[in-house]
Amino acid sequence: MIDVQNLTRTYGDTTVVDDVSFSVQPGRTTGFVGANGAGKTTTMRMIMGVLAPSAGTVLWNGDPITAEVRRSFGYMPEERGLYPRAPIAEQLVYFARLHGLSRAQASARTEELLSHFSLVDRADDILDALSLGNQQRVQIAAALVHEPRALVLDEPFSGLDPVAVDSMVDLLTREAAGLPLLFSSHQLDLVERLCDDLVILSAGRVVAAGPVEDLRSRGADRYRIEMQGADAAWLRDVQGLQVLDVDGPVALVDLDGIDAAALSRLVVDHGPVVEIARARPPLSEIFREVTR
Ligand SMILES: Nc1ncnc2c1ncn2[C@@H]1O[C@H](COP(=O)(O)OP(=O)(O)OP(=O)(O)O)[C@@H](O)[C@H]1O
Repeated sequence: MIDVQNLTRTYGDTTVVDDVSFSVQPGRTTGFVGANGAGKTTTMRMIMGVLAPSAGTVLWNGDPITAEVRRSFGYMPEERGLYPRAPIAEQLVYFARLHGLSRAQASARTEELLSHFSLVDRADDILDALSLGNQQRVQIAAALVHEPRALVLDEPFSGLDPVAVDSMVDLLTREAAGLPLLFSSHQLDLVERLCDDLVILSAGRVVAAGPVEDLRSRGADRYRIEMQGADAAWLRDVQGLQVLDVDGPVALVDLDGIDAAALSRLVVDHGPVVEIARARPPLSEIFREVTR
């Protein structure tokens, strides 16, 4: 488990990461989100030891993290880390060898990863000759090639088309099973799909953190009601309900006094019903609320 404890980074008088604490647990995917400049990259660099914190520490399984542990991590830095003019397979083998794999293991692993991304026939091409999406795939392959103990990925999905995203998600789900995985992203739909836990950063501070399910279920008790054929506008006259929206037979309401059982009875008594269902806010809404 990676424990980030009270990490702070200042540049001159400006604090860009301010007392940030969270943990990344094994077998759980943790999404790291925040507006541009919130401090995600700076935090990840401090986790990886490429930037010294002004204060705070990082622990690995309860002990202060060492350079050796960090070397065993798979890291995809924001500035990426591969050589633009070198053939991709050669680079992957080289990185695997740097991490102690034998030549045979390094070649087998490289082939496996290139094959996952359908890049086997590009193995001898230089990185720069590939499309941006394919370059991104090779960057991820480089972070995975040595079978890391944990993954820290700075925007691994940026610039990928939906098919490439799916293939990356597949690979990460398989390769990161059982590992702590932290990744930053601006694509909240993707974060929602992939993450177990979430850390939301705003102006250098953690403004919300925890299991995605918990974050989505906190706040208002919201329901979606669909009447059969009939207009749902009558709900506006019900005491103890806040009606957020009515669109013909469909209404979105927050409970504001009455409980869910009472609402169900009222709705069923009023006429034929298609659905009464809990409506949890999407991540994008939570994000907007906590970063406001
Ligand atoms: N070397 C530096 N000197 C001064 N300020 C810096 C330096 N590096 C980063 N910053 C500032 O720190 C803040 C946080 O930047 P950081 O790159 O960590 O944010 P981010 O959340 O990763 O943003 P993005 O989503 O745009 O990548 C920004 O305001 C940035 O300008």
